[in-house]
Amino acid sequence: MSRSLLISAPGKVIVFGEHAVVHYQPAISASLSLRAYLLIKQPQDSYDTITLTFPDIDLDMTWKLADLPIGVVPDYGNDVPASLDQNIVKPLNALLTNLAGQPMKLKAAFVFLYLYCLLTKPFSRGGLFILRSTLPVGAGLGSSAAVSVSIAAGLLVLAGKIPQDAVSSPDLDTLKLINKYAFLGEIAIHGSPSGIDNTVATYGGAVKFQRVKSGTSSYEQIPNFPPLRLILTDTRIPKSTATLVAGVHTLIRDMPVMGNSLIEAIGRVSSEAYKLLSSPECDADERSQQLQTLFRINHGLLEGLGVSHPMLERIRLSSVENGVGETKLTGAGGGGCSITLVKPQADPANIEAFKTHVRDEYKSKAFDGSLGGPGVGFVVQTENTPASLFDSDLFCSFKCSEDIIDHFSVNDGAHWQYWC
Ligand SMILES: Nc1ncnc2c1ncn2[C@@H]1O[C@H](COP(=O)(O)OP(=O)(O)O)[C@@H](O)[C@H]1O
Ligand SMILES: C[C@@](O)(CCOP(=O)(O)O)CC(=O)O
Repeated sequence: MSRSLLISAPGKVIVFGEHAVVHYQPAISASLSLRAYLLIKQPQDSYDTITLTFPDIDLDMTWKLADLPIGVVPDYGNDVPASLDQNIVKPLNALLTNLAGQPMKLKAAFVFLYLYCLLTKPFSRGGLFILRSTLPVGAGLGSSAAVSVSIAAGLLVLAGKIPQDAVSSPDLDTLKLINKYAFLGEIAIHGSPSGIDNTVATYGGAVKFQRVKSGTSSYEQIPNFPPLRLILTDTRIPKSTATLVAGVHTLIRDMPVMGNSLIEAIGRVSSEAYKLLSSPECDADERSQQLQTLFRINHGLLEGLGVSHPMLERIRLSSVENGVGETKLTGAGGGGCSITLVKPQADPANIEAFKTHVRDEYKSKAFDGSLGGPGVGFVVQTENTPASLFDSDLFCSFKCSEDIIDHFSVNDGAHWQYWC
């Protein structure tokens, strides 16, 4: 008998406050309907290898458990380490030297194996781990956090640190644990992330998030988050979050008055937006108008920080010229994605013209996305779950994200369970 488990976590859209959130300012982010999915197959009898099949990034590798630095770290008990443990990092880097020069594969394999070594015990079983995602990779929509949360949750279940069946009532402790381990995954990918992406991917919904200087962070769900009509545009221009975040650090170091003023102003934009987005009594027209203004200001401040890109500027101009609404970059910038807040009165023909323009002229992909869906969830294989959900060949065979979306929209129904 083999054990099969499917885990999924969403991407995110930072609506206000990226970059400033790294510097302890508040930010607002919401989960996105696009998600990552991790299928775990673990045979009951002894299985002494780990196979990672990540078709989206063309990674397919197997390691012997005996070659992994398992059991080299002290037992942290119920504590979760706040930073990466060099006892694991060094031997893992040595093991992965054949992936040097392929940063996407290296980071994905590193995050998985790091969390596996941290969480698993000597003499644990290995397994087959297949990861698929409907999120564009490295485009500012939190693909890495969706992956880190899915991996952390799956490995915590396998390690027996969270009960598979504890779903009947909200279980904030489980979510907290997943979020902490996923943050380690984000550290492995980005160096010094704020933690906003993994928090949204874990808890779902819409959150106000703020880092606290003591090393922790606070987050608050925004219960009445209104439906916002957003057009997401993927420039398909690759960016590096770590490099862009480092650039902002450099600006603050070299021109502290200017840098800090911009960061603080972005924090104020997020606070204003929070008031508008969390008050049910707020007049819808007035809210819509003010949010347009805040989008414009937030993007202008990010441009001032040096994290925009000429293509993002072109897309922004096109949305304004077509009367669709204001556009801001989302995520780290430097390429990646933008979000356009569609005005309620925008003419549908103009919206289509905007989408066509960015596709034909700028080779960018504009699409609608809904915000505020559930966080991390899972399906355990039982006789009542459709076998197709756990079919590894089928799971690997999907050619594009649309195929994955179709598969899950037909098959998942009531089978998904959430820890919140
Ligand atoms: N579908 C996927 N399969 C495997 N790894 C993935 C996938 N999507 C994202 N990743 C991992 O996340 C990293 C992208 O992180 P990042 O640059 O922060 O992008 P984003 O802004 O989308 O979070 C990739 O280098 C890879 O390691
Ligand atoms: C720029 C930043 O605020 C968001 C980065 O988002 P992404 O990696 O582009 O999805 C960094 C962070 O919060 O860690």
